[in-house]
Amino acid sequence: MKRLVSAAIMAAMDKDTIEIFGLPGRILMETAGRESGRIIFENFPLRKMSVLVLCGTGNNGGDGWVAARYLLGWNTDIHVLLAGSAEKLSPESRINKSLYEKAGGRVFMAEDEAALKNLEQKLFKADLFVDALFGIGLDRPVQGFYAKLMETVTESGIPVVSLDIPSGIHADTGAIQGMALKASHTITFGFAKPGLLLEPGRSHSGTIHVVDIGIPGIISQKYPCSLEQVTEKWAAAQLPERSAASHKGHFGHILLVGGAPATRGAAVLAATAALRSGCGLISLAVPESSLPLPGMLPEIMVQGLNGNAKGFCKKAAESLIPMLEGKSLAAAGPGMGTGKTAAAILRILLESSLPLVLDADALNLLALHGELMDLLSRKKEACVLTPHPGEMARLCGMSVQAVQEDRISAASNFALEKGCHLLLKGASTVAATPDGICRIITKGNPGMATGGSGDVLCGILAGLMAQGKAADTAAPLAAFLHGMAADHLAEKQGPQGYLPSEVAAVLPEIFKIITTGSQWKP
Ligand SMILES: NC(=O)C1=CN([C@@H]2O[C@H](COP(=O)(O)OP(=O)(O)OC[C@H]3O[C@@H](n4cnc5c(N)ncnc54)[C@H](O)[C@@H]3O)[C@@H](O)[C@H]2O)[C@H](O)CC1
Ligand SMILES: [K+]
Repeated sequence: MKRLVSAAIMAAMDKDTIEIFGLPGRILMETAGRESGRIIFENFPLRKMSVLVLCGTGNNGGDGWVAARYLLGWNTDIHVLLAGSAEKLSPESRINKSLYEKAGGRVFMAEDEAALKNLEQKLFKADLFVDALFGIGLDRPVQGFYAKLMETVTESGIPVVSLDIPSGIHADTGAIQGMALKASHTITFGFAKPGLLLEPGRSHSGTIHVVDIGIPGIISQKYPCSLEQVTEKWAAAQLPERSAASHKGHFGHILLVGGAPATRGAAVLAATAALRSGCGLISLAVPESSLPLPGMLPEIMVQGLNGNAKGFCKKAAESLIPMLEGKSLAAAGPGMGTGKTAAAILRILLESSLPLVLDADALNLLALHGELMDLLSRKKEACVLTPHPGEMARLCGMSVQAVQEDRISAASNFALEKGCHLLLKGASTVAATPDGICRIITKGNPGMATGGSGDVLCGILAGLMAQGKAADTAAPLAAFLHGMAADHLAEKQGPQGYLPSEVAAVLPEIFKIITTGSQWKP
């Protein structure tokens, strides 16, 4: 896993490093700026380019002055625009502005739109902008003069490299605060911030370079690590072991409930994905009115319960009870329907001693019935919910927009409050645990936005838990494998049009790539 740090904790680490550990802030800034200059120098043909560094008045700007001084020293054609009043310069910025000028650096000043207008001709001769306007100190939406400046930068189409975070992007949520610059590279200090991995922040950040600026372990470890990015190295180490002497009994038996007639394929997709993930056995419980199931694998055992054209009915719930026997866990929801009997079935599963994976209609039933939500909160065994933003909105009683504006808080608050695990699907899936840990999965692509994709993820997750993976590992691992498989197909076949069933089918190849070292890189 790669540690991620919120703006507040990064600022606290910065402060402790200076005040407790005794490393002066100027040294941190000198390191941040020099490393930024080096990375820019290594990634752009600066001999043929003119560079304009846009410095705000805070310490993000300070990093910009230092980077400019080094680039100047490496014979780059460089200017700096101080955007804002010189009176407002932070102490470290003021020092570094004067060092840059002493080294012969050229400065433009603008603190209002009129001054900006007069400079436009000069400014926009640049071939590259370095964005040192705002970093983790951004605390309100960008407007006025800064908005005009950023709008002009964006309209110029000139490439941007952002220091610490693209200006205008919220460090913790990735939301755009008023407006934001779009960078081809972001050079971030200390630790990556979650806002660089969450949309729209992720697509504004470009290639992310994490720079060690000397925050010592004794300071960073003072703060509990609650935010991480899932890495392929971590995933490889988590894959279920399969010893030579193993047999199917070692890899669990899943009970999967769903598949109402109009959506019976969902249950088949989930069951297929569970088998492709390596579970030992899977028993599918569907309404008898859904039989025969399309595309059924002979490996899937299936039981028809009382059902009608809409889904489960009559004695289906009570006839499910004997099927709980001997199972490792139950997964419910894919095409399950939200009728009265489906609710009764979910109640039985929540009251059972089986760990659960709840997806799709099972989540809608939780949102519809408060007493089922109470059963979820009281359940002792692991429960993993896998909502997309719409289902999350219904579960939390929020708007989809509010969920998407702060995905980590939405997922983490629900998981903490209900004592469950939660995978909030979407670009950069968030895996939240009931003890406050959040992992971000950046694998995956828009080609996954198609019916059936969630059913496959549900199956992969159930398959991993059936093999004994604990929920706090199985959830991020399932999302990682699912996204990696989809990326593999997008790379081999094209960015869209591949099918969720094909994502399940390519899982064995993904296991091979991960365990034998990736020959394939997107
Ligand atoms: N993380 C580290 O270890 C280091 C970080 N450094 C750099 O310092 C910035 C954070 O600097 P700070 O002075 O706190 O704030 P910013 O420079 O990000 O913001 C400047 C200033 O702007 C004001 N402001 C906030 N929002 C707005 C707005 N919408 N419009 C106008 N003005 C706004 C606010 O008062 C801010 O203070 C960090 O990102 C790193 O780049 C250290 O230099 C190196 C170590
Ligand atoms: K910035």
